[in-house]
Amino acid sequence: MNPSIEVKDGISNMIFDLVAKKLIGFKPTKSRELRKNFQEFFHGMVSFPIYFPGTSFYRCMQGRRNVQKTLTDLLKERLSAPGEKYNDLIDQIIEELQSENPVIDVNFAIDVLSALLFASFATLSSTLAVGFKFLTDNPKVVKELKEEHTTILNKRGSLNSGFTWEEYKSLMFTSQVVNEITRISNVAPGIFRRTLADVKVNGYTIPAGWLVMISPMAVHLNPTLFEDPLEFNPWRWTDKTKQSELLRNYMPFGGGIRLCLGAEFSKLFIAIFIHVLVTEYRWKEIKGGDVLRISEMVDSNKTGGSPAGTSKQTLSAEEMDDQLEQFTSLMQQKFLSGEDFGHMDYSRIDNDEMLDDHWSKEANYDAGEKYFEED
Ligand code: HEM
Repeated sequence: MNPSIEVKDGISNMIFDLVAKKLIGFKPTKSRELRKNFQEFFHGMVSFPIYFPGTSFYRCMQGRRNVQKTLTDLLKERLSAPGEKYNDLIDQIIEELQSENPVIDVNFAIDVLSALLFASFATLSSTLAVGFKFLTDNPKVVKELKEEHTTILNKRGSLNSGFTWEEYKSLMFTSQVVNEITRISNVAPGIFRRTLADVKVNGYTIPAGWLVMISPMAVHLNPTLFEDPLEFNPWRWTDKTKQSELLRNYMPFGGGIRLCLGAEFSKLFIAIFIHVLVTEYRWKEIKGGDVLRISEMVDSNKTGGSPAGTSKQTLSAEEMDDQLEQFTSLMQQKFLSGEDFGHMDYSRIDNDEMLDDHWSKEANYDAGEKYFEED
């Protein structure tokens, strides 16, 4: 029987093991527990903020706390034996912390380490898993990728020489596939900005000081910007003039001054993943798996908003309060009636007796205050 693999899990292990080794020198056996905590953190990130044992938000906060603790203990341990080198980012951090005029402190170092571990693991593992699914469903794309990568293999002097920068830059079709995978996978649910001045968009005014969430998914799946947006079509990027138009609306890594720090690294990583996949492996789907989408985002009528000038342009403070109240009450109803099942596994909570013990200890404590005090 041929070996089989659960793709999402396999890719997540691969990415986390790699980044944990490079950033904090952890071996795979050690990094799995840390990964579990990151996953709890990740799952609860977009959840209703009720700090109550069993809720996604509670588990998210516990996950975050465990990650902080592991990293704090690790940094203390490594600071006490600075001579030992692991060839990881902590080596550099310790060098900086122990320099004459360090530009960072321990708290900053812990924040950076947890942010980098999270930012690289959560994004790359989902992107590659979705990419794998689209490649499997599109044999024509795999065929063209194989041709491109076999060409570079044939040009190599020695079969043992590694993937070079020149080879990477010559991979035209692969770069189109990377663009298409990142366009269609939309792993970042939102990019956040604050308006510094009143901004007019489509006839609406966003007042200065507001927090704005930009949804890359709404842009990438908008049929007026990307024809037939749900179709995985790397050839849409072939024509150079068309490509520069598409790139104006391509924002998987955000944009501007806060553009993703790992954007170029991620594109390279996906290209190397594809290189190894198509030159060294053949695979076939056994169980399959569906790509889940938030339907409202895909509906062009909803993403486009009202045309300029056809509706009231700025909400008054009372109207805003009113809308916020309606939203909060709706979310509370959903939470209380268990309709937030997308984020919560109630059967797991019901069966977990440890949560009862834990909850009785916490019962007389203001949970929010406790969390923020410890922070
Ligand atoms: C497919 C992979 C990835 C995607 C889709 C992605 C997406 C994003 C997005 C949308 C942002 C917000 C940008 C903005 O506000 O304009 C961001 C920020 C960031 N990403 Fe990534 N990312 C990926 C991989 C990585 C990797 C591998 C790293 C680490 C090496 C990383 C590190 C960061 C950091 C540090 C920021 C904050 C930048 C800042 O605020 O100045 N990302 N990423």
